[in-house]
Amino acid sequence: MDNSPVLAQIDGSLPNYNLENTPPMNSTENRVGSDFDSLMMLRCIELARRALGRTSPNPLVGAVVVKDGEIVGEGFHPRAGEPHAEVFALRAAGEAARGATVYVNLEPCNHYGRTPPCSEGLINAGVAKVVVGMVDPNPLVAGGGIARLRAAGIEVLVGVEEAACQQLNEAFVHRILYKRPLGILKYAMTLDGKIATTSGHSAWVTNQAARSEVHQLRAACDAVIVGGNTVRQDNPYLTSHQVGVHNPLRVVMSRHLNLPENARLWQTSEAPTLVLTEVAANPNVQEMLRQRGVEVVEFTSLTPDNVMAHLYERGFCSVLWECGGTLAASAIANRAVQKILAFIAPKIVGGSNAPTPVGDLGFTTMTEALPLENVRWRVIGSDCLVEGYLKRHT
Ligand SMILES: Nc1nc(O)c(N)c(N[C@@H]2O[C@H](COP(=O)(O)O)[C@@H](O)[C@H]2O)n1
Ligand SMILES: [Zn+2]
Repeated sequence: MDNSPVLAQIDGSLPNYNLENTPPMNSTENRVGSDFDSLMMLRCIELARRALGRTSPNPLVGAVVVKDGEIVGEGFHPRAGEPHAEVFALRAAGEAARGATVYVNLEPCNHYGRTPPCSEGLINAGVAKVVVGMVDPNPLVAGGGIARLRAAGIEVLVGVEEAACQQLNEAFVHRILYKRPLGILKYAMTLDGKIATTSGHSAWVTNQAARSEVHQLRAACDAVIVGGNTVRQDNPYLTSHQVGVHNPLRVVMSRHLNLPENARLWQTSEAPTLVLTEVAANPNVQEMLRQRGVEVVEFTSLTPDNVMAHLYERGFCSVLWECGGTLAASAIANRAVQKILAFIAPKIVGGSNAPTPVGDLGFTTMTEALPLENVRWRVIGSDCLVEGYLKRHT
């Protein structure tokens, strides 16, 4: 999915924008930088998105080198352990980087991690100016990269298209700040709030366009979680359904391992599957799963927060909860969910016992309802997507 409002499909060629002398926008929004700066930052985001779903625990980063108003080098960070975006862009620019302006959606790093500091690389390349989308919240960077560049006499502009840059790396930022992956609860319901009929039939609540959006969402996430009930009822694939596109780790939470012998999730050639259970649960099923290439991990206590802690340790930034209402309620109560994506189909299915997206939270008054903030909605085909963030509840 490419949300860039300005730039069309990437074809690998360098676009020829020569608007560098455009003055800064004089708007009431306190926009940072010129139209050209914005255009280049959106290009960085576009490049960064080429590695969608593949960079964790690292962020999505793209970089562009501009000389005399022309792009002379571009790059993006492909995965953790590989060079950073700035390095690829400087390599592509070669000698043209001397005296150039480098655009990057995240502050250049200033530490020796898996790779050497990009601040030093930019200084050694002789660049004149660096335009940064947002400060890196990683305590190993946190303004240090910007300070190092300025100390070397390089002009640094910070905050161009900052909202778009923050949005791109919201999961990375959440991971750094809270030492947990960002939890996203996604569900599809009818206009009367049902995720299936009374018999449990749910194929399909929404139309193809909304389902394709979910496939793209999976491609951007590190893991997708369901409970045993979803495996038994829906027998899902939980893949991105696109050849050559990233698939998340498919995670099943099941305390007692009363799972079917045959399920699409046990076919691991296309995407890996991890089953999380409690110590000593159903050894025969554990054996059956392992023989099929499914990883099984036993927890002393299988709670959503323990699961998120485990996925954090595995280096994950984003986890998609695609579970039924009971597990969704437990994940919300456990603060394992921060973001909600509710697909709403304009149809009525009725049924007083038909399942709903979120089970019992123990609330008895409407004043206890959990409000969402930064709420947005858009129409996707014939359905509607409402998204927002749960306020950090105590
Ligand atoms: N500015 C920038 N560009 C990139 O391409 C990046 N990957 C990062 N990442 C920052 O550096 C940390 C990872 O460092 P190593 O890959 O281990 O060397 C990551 O946590 C970010 O803070 N930054
Ligand atoms: Zn770096």
